[in-house]
This record gives sequence, structure tokens and C-alpha cells, in this order.
Amino acid sequence: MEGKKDNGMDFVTSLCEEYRAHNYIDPSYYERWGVKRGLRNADGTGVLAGVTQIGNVLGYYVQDGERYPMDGKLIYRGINVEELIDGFMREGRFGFEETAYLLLFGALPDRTRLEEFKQALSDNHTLPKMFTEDMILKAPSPDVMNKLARSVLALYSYDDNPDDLSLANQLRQAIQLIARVPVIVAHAFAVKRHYYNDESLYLHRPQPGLSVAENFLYSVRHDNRFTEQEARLLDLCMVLHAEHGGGNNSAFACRVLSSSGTDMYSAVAAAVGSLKGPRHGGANKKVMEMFRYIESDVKDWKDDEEVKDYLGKILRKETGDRSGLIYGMGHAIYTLSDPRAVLLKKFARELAETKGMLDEFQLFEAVERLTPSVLADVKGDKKVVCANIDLYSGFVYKMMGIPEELYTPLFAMARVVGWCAHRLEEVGGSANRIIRPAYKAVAPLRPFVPLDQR
Ligand SMILES: CC(=O)SCCNC(=O)CCNC(=O)[C@H](O)C(C)(C)COP(=O)(O)OP(=O)(O)OC[C@H]1O[C@@H](n2cnc3c(N)ncnc32)[C@H](O)[C@@H]1OP(=O)(O)O
Ligand SMILES: O=C([O-])CC(=O)C(=O)O
Repeated sequence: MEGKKDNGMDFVTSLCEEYRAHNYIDPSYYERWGVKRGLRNADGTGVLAGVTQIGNVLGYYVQDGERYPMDGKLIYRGINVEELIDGFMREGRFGFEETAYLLLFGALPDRTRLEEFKQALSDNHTLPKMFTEDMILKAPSPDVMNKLARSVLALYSYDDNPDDLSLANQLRQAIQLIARVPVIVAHAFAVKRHYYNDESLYLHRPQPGLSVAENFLYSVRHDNRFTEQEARLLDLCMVLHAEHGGGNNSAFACRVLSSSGTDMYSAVAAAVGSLKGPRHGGANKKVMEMFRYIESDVKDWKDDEEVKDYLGKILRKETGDRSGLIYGMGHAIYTLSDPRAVLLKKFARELAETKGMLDEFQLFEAVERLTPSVLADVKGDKKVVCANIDLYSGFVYKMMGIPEELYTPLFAMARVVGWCAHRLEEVGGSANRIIRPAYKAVAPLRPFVPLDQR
């Protein structure tokens, strides 16, 4: 196909017709065969696919077989995340490292353990020799998540013992990944800006003694400067993004690959690919794109009717990216509230006040407030929907001066902890089965036709 004037697209277009003619599946089949679309039961609850001690996400309760909405709760290893955050903030500590320890090992570290763990992260953030030159500088990608997935996979080739599934070896790999992903992201971002935005190239080395959040801000800012308030807010965001149960799309992808016995890098690279999707972690970037449409097309941001009208157009695929989705709204589990969005909204309001961005904050709030009724009007949907973590995270990052290309990668830097914890639980754990659901095959049997009779 290469070398042709139209890049072979005429041929591809004709193949699309061929594909469509033979690949339609009647949507009624899902009900007919009792297929759990998206591995979800008819009432929207998830199909039970595993047992975990790592994270718990609560968004509704079931009584007498009925599902009732409730305020969301997020639990890490039995501890409510709000309590965890309150605990390390009150004691004036950064919390991400402590949270990573808790999620990986299942217990809060004491002072000595915490210092040892922080030292282990610091000892492991250096990328292998020539890794940046060979894997990040060469073949740059316009998308940092794409580069991250490729880099995680490439770390396999730099590991002397990549396939050993012993606990000790996998813990080493997990600690290295948690330490290195932020460095890969910072370097991939610098290279992206250099190649695609014609900016100067600078690669800062992480500094010993800084927290993961501090080091990240130090690395991505050309002058290395950041404030204490910025670092603490980024640390909080990372704690909130670190884990979300075994069933979220990226953790499940990691568990699916891990159940086959493949290596750590393959499983985590798959999770990065999953998180990039706009219905999952990629929604934080999409939220900002959506608000650019809203901000330019809605004349009076304070006019609820005009905002509602515009949200209706988004749902009807008449504007925006024409996906029909209001990004940052809705969740597979949360109903009345996502506790992470509630917390981020509080910080977003405070920051908007100090930065003189209250008008924009209020527009975000209006989208949060008006989306449920617009969804009900346009789709006739009675489902209770709330803002999810992605609605306010990007706005917080924007006010901190963090570039948009880093929003989803920041999610990955934190979530790599959850992925590693889920992998460790899957490999060598008590499940001990390859994940292998069934698909109902509906194509009728037919005979092979010789080439000259087709
Ligand atoms: C970190 C995270 O992953 S948080 C989620 C980030 N993603 C987003 O913000 C993208 C927008 N939201 C969504 O796409 C969805 O709400 C999801 C993917 C988060 C959850 O999906 P589901 O659990 O399948 O949603 P649900 O069961 O409520 O879907 C029911 C219907 O409502 C629609 N719906 C749900 N949320 C939205 C939304 N934000 N915008 C438009 N339609 C929506 C679904 O498309 C579906 O419509 P359909 O029956 O016509 O196909
Ligand atoms: O749990 C989910 O489905 C998605 C989510 O919010 C997350 O992964 O943080």
C-alpha cells in the first residue's frame, strides 16, 4: 500500500465496506444470550471477577436485591483515603510514598520502614545507561502516554532477570517502576516538546532527598523551581490517583495479562495503554478540550439554560469531539459522589480564588450540576451520575501551570502503584487461574469455497 499517491486509502475504504458487510452483530444478541456487556450485570453492578485486599470502591448499596445510590467511599487496604490524607497532612508529611508502601505491602510503614522505602525509591530512579538516548530521544512520540507504554515495555531488555516471577524479583521490579515512571514521563515530555513544539531540550536528573511530587515538578520545569504548596497539592493528587480496586479498566488489564504468567513490563505497559483511553484516565485531557469548546461557544457562562443547551448538543454528538460523552461525568461505581472529585473540587475552588479564575471554576461547577438533568432529558436515563476524579484534576493542574500533555501521564505515575499491587496479588496469589471469559460465537458454519468460485 505504501508509495501509492493516496497511501492506499481507496483500497482501505473498500475494505471498510467489506468489513461492514460481514461484521454486524445484532445488539439484541447480548440480551438473548445473557451476555454481561462490559462485564456488567443488568443493574449496572460489575460481574464479580476476583477477590482483592488492595482497594475498595463503594458507590451504592444493595438491599433486598435493589441497588441504592450513596456517597462514594474509597478505601486503600482497609483505610479510608480521606482519613489517610488527613493523617499525613496533619503530621506535615508528603503522602505518596507512604501510600505506595501501604498499597504494595498491606500495612502502614513505621518511621524506619518509611525512610528505607523512600531511600529505595531514590536509589532506583536512575534510568538504565543509554535508556533515555536510545528509547526516549529516538523515535519520539507526540503522545507521552504512548512513549511511556513503549518505555515500560523496553525496560524488559535492560533487566538482567525480567521473567523471574519470584516475589523478591517482582518487588524489585515494582519499586524500580514506581521510581522510574516519573523520570520517563519527564524525559518523554521534554523530548515531545523539543521535537513537536520546537522548544529547547532540557533533561533534569531527579534529586536525592526530594519527594516524588517535588522531584517531578523539579524535573519538568526548565528552571527547576516549584513552591511547597504546589508540591503538596501534586502529592495529594497522586495519592488520590494511586489505586481504584481490581475492576478498573487498567488494573484489570494488568491482572488479565499477569494471569497468563507474562512479565511485569508487559503487564504494566498494557495498563498504561488502557489508562490512556478517553473513557478512563485519558478523560482528564478530554475534559480540558471539552471546556475549550464550551468556553468559546457558550456566550454567557452564568446562564444555566445556555450551558444546558450546549451540553445537550454534546450528548447528541452535534459538537465537541462528537463522541456524545460529557467527559469528567459519570462512573461505573460512584453514584452520588466520587470522593476524589469532592476533595479536588475543594482545592480547585481555593486555587481559583487565589488565581482569579473563579468564573472558570463556576463553569466547571455548572457542568457538574447540570449534566444529570441533561442526560435524563436527552437519553431518558434515570441513572444517578456525578462528577468523577477527571472533572477537576485537569483544572487543578492547569492552575498549577502543569502542561496538558502531562495530565494523563501524572495519573499513570500514581496508578503504577495500584497496578503493581494488583499484579503481585494476581501472580502467585490464590486465584491461580488464567483469566479466560467466554464469548458466544454467532457466525453460522459454512463450507470453504475455492478461489475461482467466489
Ligand atoms: C479515572 C476514570 O476512569 S473515571 C471515568 C473517566 N471517564 C469519563 O469521564 C468519560 C465520560 N464518562 C463515561 O463515559 C462513563 O460515565 C464511564 C465510562 C465513566 C462509565 O461508564 P458506564 O458505567 O458504562 O456508564 P453507565 O452504565 O452509566 O452508562 C449508561 C449510559 O449513560 C451514558 N453515559 C454515562 N456517562 C456519560 C457521560 N459522561 N456522557 C455521556 N453519556 C454518558 C452511557 O454512554 C450509556 O449510554 P447508552 O446506554 O446510550 O450506551
Ligand atoms: O474505577 C473505575 O472504573 C475508573 C476509575 O475511577 C479509576 O480507575 O480511577
